[in-house]
Amino acid sequence: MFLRKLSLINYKNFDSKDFEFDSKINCMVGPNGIGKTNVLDAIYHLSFGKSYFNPVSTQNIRHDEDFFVIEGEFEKEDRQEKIVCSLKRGSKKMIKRNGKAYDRLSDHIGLLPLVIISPADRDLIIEGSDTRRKFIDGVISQSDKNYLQDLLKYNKVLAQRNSLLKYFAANHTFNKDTLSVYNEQLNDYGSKIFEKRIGFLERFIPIFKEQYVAISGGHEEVSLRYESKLKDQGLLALLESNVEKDKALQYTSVGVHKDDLGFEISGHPIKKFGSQGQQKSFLIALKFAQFQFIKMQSKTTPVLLLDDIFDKLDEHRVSHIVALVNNENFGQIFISDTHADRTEAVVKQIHQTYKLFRLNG
Ligand SMILES: Nc1ncnc2c1ncn2[C@@H]1O[C@H](COP(=O)(O)OP(=O)(O)OP(=O)(O)O)[C@@H](O)[C@H]1O
Repeated sequence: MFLRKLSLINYKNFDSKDFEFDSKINCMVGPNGIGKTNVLDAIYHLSFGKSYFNPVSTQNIRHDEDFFVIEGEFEKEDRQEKIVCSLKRGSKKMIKRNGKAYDRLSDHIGLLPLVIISPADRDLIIEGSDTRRKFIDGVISQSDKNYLQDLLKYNKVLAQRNSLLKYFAANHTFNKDTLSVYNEQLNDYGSKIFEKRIGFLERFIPIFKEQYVAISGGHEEVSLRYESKLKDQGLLALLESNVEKDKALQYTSVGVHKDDLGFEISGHPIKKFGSQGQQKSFLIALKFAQFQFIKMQSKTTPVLLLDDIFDKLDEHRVSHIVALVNNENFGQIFISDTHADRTEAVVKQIHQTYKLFRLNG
């Protein structure tokens, strides 16, 4: 699968811009703030119906304009897929596939698999557990629609249970039976989510470790661990044994919404003990593993977006990444970098066709 054409109107800093891409490698080069990442984000939009960088969708409309339109023409298994993603201030975002609008944006997820690697991924290491849950949920959801539905239902029941706990506290009352109804529903959805996360990580972790060895040259020991209280006890029992705590806190303190991933290097948290280059290698390995996993599951080679990935990596690691991209049967790749020469030197080592786009205001 590859993106042949992209056309932007009023998207972030672009008023009107058209691209015709190479089916293999495309490099966006130019000075800071010129819009290289914005092009990659527009491509991300076509896959996921949202920005990777700015969750406030209206902020992706060019300043002082009223709407944006992103149009992409993909080639997928000898078929053309024309995707149009548009947003007008005051209206709902719309995604059309070959002229037909989706009823639900979530129906579009998975059609055009894509993996992005960007400096913003650092949030996975430094931010709270919700960013890491979003990561695993995102990978599983791209190939399992039921998982996404269970997750949406779980979150809805969770919000209802939390409102009930607040209601109890505000009215100095308590009703065990009403709470039990929510406990059972949370248990139904939560147990399925837990089992799927376990199954996913059993397959994902070895792929991740393999990728890290390939990038780092094999000198460091890293680990990725699924942390969940459900490993010790079923969710229903957990919810019941934490009722008093939940009443006091006025929210649900146990469940799959508290799961986390532990990232370690040589047995210590990478957040505290990893160098910047090691942290970056860890994140790239995570994303390459995501790429391999999605490719295996969806039988389609995802588009790969590499946003500014060469900074902070020594030349060995850069050449290991190049070797990986050469060997692992990657598909279409987009690279953004401030240094045209560095990018071109790297890209020339990958024996594929490429196009270089110099953005310059
Ligand atoms: N809604 C918007 N309207 C107009 N301009 C915007 C909007 N959102 C972002 N921008 C502009 O986009 C530019 C940033 O673009 P981008 O992040 O793609 O830069 P870049 O070329 O990747 O830079 P760097 O090399 O620093 O990473 C900034 O100048 C910013 O002001």
